Amino acid sequence: MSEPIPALLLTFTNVTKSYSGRTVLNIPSLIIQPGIHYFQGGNGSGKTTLFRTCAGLLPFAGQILLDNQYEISRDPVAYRLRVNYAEAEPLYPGFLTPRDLTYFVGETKRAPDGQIDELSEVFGVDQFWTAPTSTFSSGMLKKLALLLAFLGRPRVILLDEPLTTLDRATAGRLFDLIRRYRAEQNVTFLLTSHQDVTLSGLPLTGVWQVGGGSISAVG
Ligand SMILES: Nc1ncnc2c1ncn2[C@@H]1O[C@H](COP(=O)(O)OP(=O)(O)OP(=O)(O)O)[C@@H](O)[C@H]1O
Repeated sequence: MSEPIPALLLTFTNVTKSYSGRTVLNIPSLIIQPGIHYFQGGNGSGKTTLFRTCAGLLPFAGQILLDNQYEISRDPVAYRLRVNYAEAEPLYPGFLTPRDLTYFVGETKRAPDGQIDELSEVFGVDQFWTAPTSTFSSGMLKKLALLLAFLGRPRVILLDEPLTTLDRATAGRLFDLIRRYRAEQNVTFLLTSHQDVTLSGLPLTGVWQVGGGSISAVG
């Protein structure tokens, strides 16, 4: 009996992204299947640009389609409800607290009952729940950004440098959570890291090299 063909998840067609006329990404065709994908590349190779484009935060040319159905510019709300993103270097208005941000994002992402309490404990954000983010260390900001990226019922979570500044215990809990959301909720993860994620024990579906504007499969 032949193997079932996995569902298409994200399809990029003729995607180009330029800053002031300088092309940083040029992706004629790329298909990301469900799973956990690791994007490698040197400084300035285009990983953050790829993730921000995929998250719908940057204008670009071409088409990115989710589940053969949702296109960023045609279905902005439906697409953004399903694609979550944690910035490499998160910054928030300094007067806001994790409680403010989490309830706001949780409402827009339609977080199920109990999810906010659970995630705030997993990431230890409950320990500085009502403190203004202006007082946070970079690791505390990172924990908050990761919490926000798991809210709702996403199909895809993009994590840009999730390990930077994260303490070792929280990194372990993050990997456990990734495994659980993958297994129980069929969430697909796209990760970047300058640390070697292949050593994390995560079951990687794909490893990709970003460089020279293009993206190629490794191995
Ligand atoms: N807002 C911007 N305006 C102009 N150029 C930009 C902008 N953001 C990024 N770039 C350029 O785009 C290229 C890719 O940057 P990007 O941040 O995507 O790389 P990266 O792979 O995430 O790098 P790093 O590993 O250092 O975080 C770089 O040459 C950078 O200078």
